[in-house]
Amino acid sequence: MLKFHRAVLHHILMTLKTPFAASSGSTFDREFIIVELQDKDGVIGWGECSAFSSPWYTEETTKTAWHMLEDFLIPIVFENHIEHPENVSSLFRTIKRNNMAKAAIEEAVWDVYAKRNNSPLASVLGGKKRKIEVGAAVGIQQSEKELLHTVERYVNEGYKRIKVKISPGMEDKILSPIRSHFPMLPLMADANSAYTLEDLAQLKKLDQYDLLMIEQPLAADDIFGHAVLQKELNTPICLDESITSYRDAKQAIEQKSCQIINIKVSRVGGLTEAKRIHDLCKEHQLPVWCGGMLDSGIGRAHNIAISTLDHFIIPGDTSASSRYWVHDLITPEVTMVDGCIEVPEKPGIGYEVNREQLKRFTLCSKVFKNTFNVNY
Ligand SMILES: O=C(O)CCC(=O)C1=CC=C[C@@H](O)[C@@H]1C(=O)O
Ligand SMILES: [Mg+2]
Repeated sequence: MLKFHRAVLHHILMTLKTPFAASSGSTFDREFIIVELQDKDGVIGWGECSAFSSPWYTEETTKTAWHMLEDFLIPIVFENHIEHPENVSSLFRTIKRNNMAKAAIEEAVWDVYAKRNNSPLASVLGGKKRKIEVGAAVGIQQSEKELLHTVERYVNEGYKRIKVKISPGMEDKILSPIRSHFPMLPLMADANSAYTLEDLAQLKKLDQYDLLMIEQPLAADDIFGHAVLQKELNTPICLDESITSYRDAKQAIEQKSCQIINIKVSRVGGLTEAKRIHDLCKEHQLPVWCGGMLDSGIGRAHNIAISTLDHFIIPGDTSASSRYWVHDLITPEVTMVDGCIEVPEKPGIGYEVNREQLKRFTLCSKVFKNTFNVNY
């Protein structure tokens, strides 16, 4: 039985090495909420809230997530005796959506649980892989030269596949030079919902680039539109923003809206739901991979753990810490060799949180003590 005694929310700000540009805007500085959760015996677990500063990717923001955590989610976790981390999401069922806030605290519960069992998080989730294959995501670049240079750098570093951001009207400018310079490169494009079915002719032209997939071409709530589009394209559609739950994944599979799903722990509300979606996709032989959220080391550690499940068969976006950060929050930092990240063997997330770095990045933090009838 898990009983939590104390929680700390850390509002942190980290500056990306280089800005990351997508069809809907650029990220320079990355705000996070880090959740630190302590049980009655002093075991500490960590989770990361991936919501951005503004609601461009999902409706959540750092501020809304803080409100959810402080006023609803922490009290629920304090109030209840939790038998297993798999039960946390059902405790949250009276709170609509707000998946990134939910995921942050659910991750911390999983970390405590794994540490109490003296096991790596990957193992308690059922993962068997000792290392995971990874790719790199490349934002929209200023020039063709910069684009090719960036792609070449990540290819040379060993990343197993490259994902590029595209936006309407820019497809050929971005994809054509990459294809001519790297004809065999496993390449995919992410549109972050920038297209509509009116752009069908433009989207059909993507087939010439032999992409592994086109990620989230249409609106997040358009599962039906993606089914219409998939019938017209040879390129497999991968859904990202559209999949916020097991039910969304089931619908997308039934409607044939996609051939691949990008599972992001934060977007689906936590590790338990991520695992359920993984299992469903495995049952339907629909490949999955683990997406990234420009994560700090804590989010990265959770992504590594979930990626050890056997049906994560496409290299994910979980790159090395140094891809985005001069200094990460964790020790050791995440490193990549020959396109692979070794899964840590220590209990829980398997990395130590570097308190000094955490303090350096902290804008403010708030401590919550459990005052709900605690008899221990
Ligand atoms: O963390 C990474 O390396 C992946 C970055 C990435 O592609 C994304 C992060 C966050 C929002 C989007 O821009 C995007 C995505 O849609 O997958
Ligand atoms: Mg995406």
